[in-house]
Amino acid sequence: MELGWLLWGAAVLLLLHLLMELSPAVNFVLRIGFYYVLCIVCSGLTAPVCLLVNGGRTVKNMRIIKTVVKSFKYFFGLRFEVKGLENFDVEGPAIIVSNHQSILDMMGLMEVLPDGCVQVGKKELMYAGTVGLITYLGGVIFINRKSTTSAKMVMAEVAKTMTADNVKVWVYPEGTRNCTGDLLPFKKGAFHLAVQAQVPVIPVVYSSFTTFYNPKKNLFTSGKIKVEVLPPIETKGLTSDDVSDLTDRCYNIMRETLFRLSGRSGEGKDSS
Ligand SMILES: CCCCC/C=C\C/C=C\CCCCCCCC(=O)SCCNC(=O)CCNC(=O)[C@H](O)C(C)(C)COP(=O)(O)OP(=O)(O)OC[C@H]1O[C@@H](n2cnc3c(N)ncnc32)[C@H](O)[C@@H]1OP(=O)(O)O
Ligand SMILES: CCCCCCCC/C=C\CCCCCCCC(=O)OC[C@@H](O)COP(=O)(O)O
Repeated sequence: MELGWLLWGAAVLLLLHLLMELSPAVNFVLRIGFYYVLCIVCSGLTAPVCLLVNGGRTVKNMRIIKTVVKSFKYFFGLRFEVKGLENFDVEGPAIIVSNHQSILDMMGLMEVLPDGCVQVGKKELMYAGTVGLITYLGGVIFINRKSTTSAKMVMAEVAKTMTADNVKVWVYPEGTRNCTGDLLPFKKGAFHLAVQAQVPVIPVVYSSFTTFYNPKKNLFTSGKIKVEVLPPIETKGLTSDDVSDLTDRCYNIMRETLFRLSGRSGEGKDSS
């Protein structure tokens, strides 16, 4: 009887393997499906640990979440080559801005996430079952992208509390996922936040995923991601009048870095 089950299991695995070899679409769906399952199951298992260790919603839970998510890369054959981590060593709070390509970014995020850092996320994430629960417990700041007024109010509140709570805030200034190998124009929320709190902006750039991940082409293979944490950009003395310049400055530095890390050197200059 047990041998029978084993043979069935082996046959199913063999069939899946053959399907994956034969069809890129099956390969893609199975790999991305597995990522979803991993996120949902691990969130469900990690949430009680967070509650037991830290008692509720707190940024301290991010350490636990980070430990779990950092192991995901081994399942997908992803490697991260990280440079500039010392640039996170600023005294006190800061705004971290990075490019956002895919839901796979959660692996890259956790690879470099400094202690005491919360992310700004769309409020819809809160309703994503166990993933919503874990993001809530980790202290993610939820914003309503459909209401500028409400999003601005949340950000203004964060500007007031981040210094008192000594937290760093991670924002994806493109405001949505973008896997084209380029950057979308930046929204200004992160930069208003930095100026209001008078804290530095630290850009983080991930190389393009397009060589190993492209949902439109059903591509999801193993791959290497280069990550660079860039030197902090000071905002002391800046006012709301300087936000546009600050946004453009960060955009240009990050775009140039994105192209360099992705092997598109020479591009990205004079793009404002
Ligand atoms: C254990 C297993 C775990 C498994 C799971 C794995 C991990 C999960 C755990 C944790 C990780 C969670 C990580 C979550 C990441 C989620 C990522 C996202 O959801 S990205 C999407 C959401 N984020 C954003 O949108 C941020 C970027 N957007 C902005 O900053 C926007 O500006 C905005 C604040 C949202 C407002 O956007 P809107 O489109 O409505 O308006 P505009 O940007 O066009 O601005 C209009 C106008 O207002 C001015 N403005 C903007 N902000 C402010 C402000 N704060 N104060 C004052 N004024 C502001 C802006 O300048 C514009 O004016 P003007 O044109 O005159 O310049
Ligand atoms: C009871 C309800 C059950 C719902 C189940 C939902 C399942 C979702 C489960 C797993 C997905 C893992 C995602 C990890 C977190 C990803 C964060 C992220 O990358 O969000 C995207 C957001 O930045 C931008 O969104 P858009 O590009 O604008 O769109």
